[in-house]
Amino acid sequence: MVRKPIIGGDNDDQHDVHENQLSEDNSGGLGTPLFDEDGLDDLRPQRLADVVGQQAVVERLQIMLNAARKRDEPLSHLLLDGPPGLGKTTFATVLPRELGTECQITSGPSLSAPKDLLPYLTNASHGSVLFIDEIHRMPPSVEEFIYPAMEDFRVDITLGEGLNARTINMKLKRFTLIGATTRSGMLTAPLRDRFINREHLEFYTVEELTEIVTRNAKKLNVEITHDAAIEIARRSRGTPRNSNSFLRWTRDFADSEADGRISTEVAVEALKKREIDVTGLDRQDRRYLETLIRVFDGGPAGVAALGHSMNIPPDTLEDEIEPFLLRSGFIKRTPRGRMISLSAFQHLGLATPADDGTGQAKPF
Ligand SMILES: Nc1ncnc2c1ncn2[C@@H]1O[C@H](COP(=O)(O)OP(=O)(O)OP(=O)(O)O)[C@@H](O)[C@H]1O
Ligand SMILES: [Mg+2]
Repeated sequence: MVRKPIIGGDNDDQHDVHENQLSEDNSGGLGTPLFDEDGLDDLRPQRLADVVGQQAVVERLQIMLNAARKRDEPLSHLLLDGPPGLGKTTFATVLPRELGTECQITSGPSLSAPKDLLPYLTNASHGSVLFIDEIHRMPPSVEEFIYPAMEDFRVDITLGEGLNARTINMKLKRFTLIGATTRSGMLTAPLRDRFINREHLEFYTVEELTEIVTRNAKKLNVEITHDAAIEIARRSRGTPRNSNSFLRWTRDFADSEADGRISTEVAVEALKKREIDVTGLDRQDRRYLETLIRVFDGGPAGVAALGHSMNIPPDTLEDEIEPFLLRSGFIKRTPRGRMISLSAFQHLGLATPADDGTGQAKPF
């Protein structure tokens, strides 16, 4: 498998690449995947101009970049939040590339104590980017350690113990912290407030995903019709990562089962084989809806109880499954828990409770 550093590459020799980014194990040694789940990173946009959609965010980032360049100053700290696969890592890595600065990458769960963060802070050069993925998972001790680093570009280090303990104050270079989170609600207010810029990434439209599929089919050197690109986009649940993964699968399917070209028919068949339905729900999503209907009589049900029934951590349900179901109107969030909506019954081909008078969902 070809492994590339997330920054750097053929046309990037003018940029420094910090050694933390060069990895053999796809984690920078720090537990953060630098590549997409399929191990290839060659579909990730390299420049802001290559990014499709998120127009308002792109425009604001462009303004920040222009201003930073004009004043020859580092970017202000930036927080990116939004559901998985919408481009947080993409934006976080495009920005240093645009500025031609170094980028170090780590993630909240791998920073268990201030000493884990310290090398990143002391290594950070003027204007460089420190990207902390899953920043909501930093423990409180690390969070407190990072406050003065973000605000005053200094850290307080305690040396020795007990009576001999003394605190030294260390100055840092002016760096830019980019934090990414799927759960901005879990960030403490003091941490959130220290990010001057905050951007929320939204799900993509079918048109935007069609554009991503079309561009990436070119990169993968596979022929695809416009209608086939739309079919893939429609099933991508508003998420470019899904589009990329479906495109790769459809290409495999086309090579194995057809003549290598992706027609509408090939795309539809390929995704059917992968058990993705017309609205993009996969097996897991349908299981969620069915559990809510059959085990909890349509709700309200708490996410912990749902997770328990499905044997999936509640965090995963909240981050990866529920956002799209909520957005599609298949479920509702109420103060008492999750509720199924009528459209979910219709989608799954189940009789609605009102239909048979028993109040229970029943297959047709
Ligand atoms: N705006 C975009 N235009 C084109 N492709 C995109 C865009 N956003 C994301 N992608 C594609 O989707 C893939 C997933 O995006 P990315 O890794 O940036 O998501 P993420 O928000 O960091 O997800 P996670 O929360 O799981 O870390 C990227 O490799 C890239 O190929
Ligand atoms: Mg990411």
